[in-house]
Amino acid sequence: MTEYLIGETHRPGRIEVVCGSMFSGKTEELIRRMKRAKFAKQKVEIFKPSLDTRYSEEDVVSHDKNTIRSTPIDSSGAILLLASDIDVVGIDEAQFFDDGLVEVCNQLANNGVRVIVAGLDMDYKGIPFGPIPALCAIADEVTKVHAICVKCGALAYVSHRLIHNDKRVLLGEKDEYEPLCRECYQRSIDIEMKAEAAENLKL
Ligand SMILES: Nc1ncnc2c1ncn2[C@@H]1O[C@H](COP(=O)(O)OP(=O)(O)O)[C@@H](O)[C@H]1O
Ligand SMILES: Cc1cn([C@H]2C[C@H](O)[C@@H](COP(=O)(O)O)O2)c(=O)[nH]c1=O
Ligand SMILES: [Zn+2]
Repeated sequence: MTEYLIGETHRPGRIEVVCGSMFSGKTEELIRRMKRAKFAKQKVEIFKPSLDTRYSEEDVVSHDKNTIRSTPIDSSGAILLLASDIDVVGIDEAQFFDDGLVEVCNQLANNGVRVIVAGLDMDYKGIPFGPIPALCAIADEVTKVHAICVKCGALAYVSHRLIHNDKRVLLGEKDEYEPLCRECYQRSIDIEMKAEAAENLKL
């Protein structure tokens, strides 16, 4: 991994993306990298979308309850205003931000800031989520992390939604989502579609 080669200090600006399904360890990896930067006496600031109130209004909190202080913001433009004089900018739940986040990260990196972005690569339908695909394209380093498929123990690739709701943005945890591998996801979707078809025939 690059961090072992170049150390924590005197880096040029760069964009690192940590992406994957829910429960894959994105937030823990973001917290780990931010804490290491703090040990290296870097000035750090973490941002999250203010709509993400799942565990805490203010903090970034992982599923295992590791936490780090953050600044909730409504739009990506606020990052440029709030991150002047910062060495390392962390952004969690980046899939919920507007597409302007891509240019914001580019500008920060061009100005010498290390930007670490964590977010869902895909929504519950398996469709690339918000600004994450574009961020992967312009990133200096992309780390894809994986949860364990709760049905078969293989590496999960997507977050399967367990409740009937078509909204793209729906905050949730284990009651609402489960990480599944490709095979188990296809099987689950198949079963759901057949059940829906049978339900429609009854009506
Ligand atoms: N099916 C699973 N596969 C892997 N980790 C899981 C699973 N279910 C719960 N976890 C827990 O979730 C933690 C990762 O949490 P977190 O970093 O918040 O993930 P993410 O931000 O990607 O949703 C793991 O360290 C593990 O303890
Ligand atoms: C798949 C999917 C997820 N969400 C929500 C559910 C959670 O509140 C967050 C993801 O959090 P995590 O740190 O990655 O576990 O996103 C959503 O709104 N829409 C979806 O399709
Ligand atoms: Zn599986």
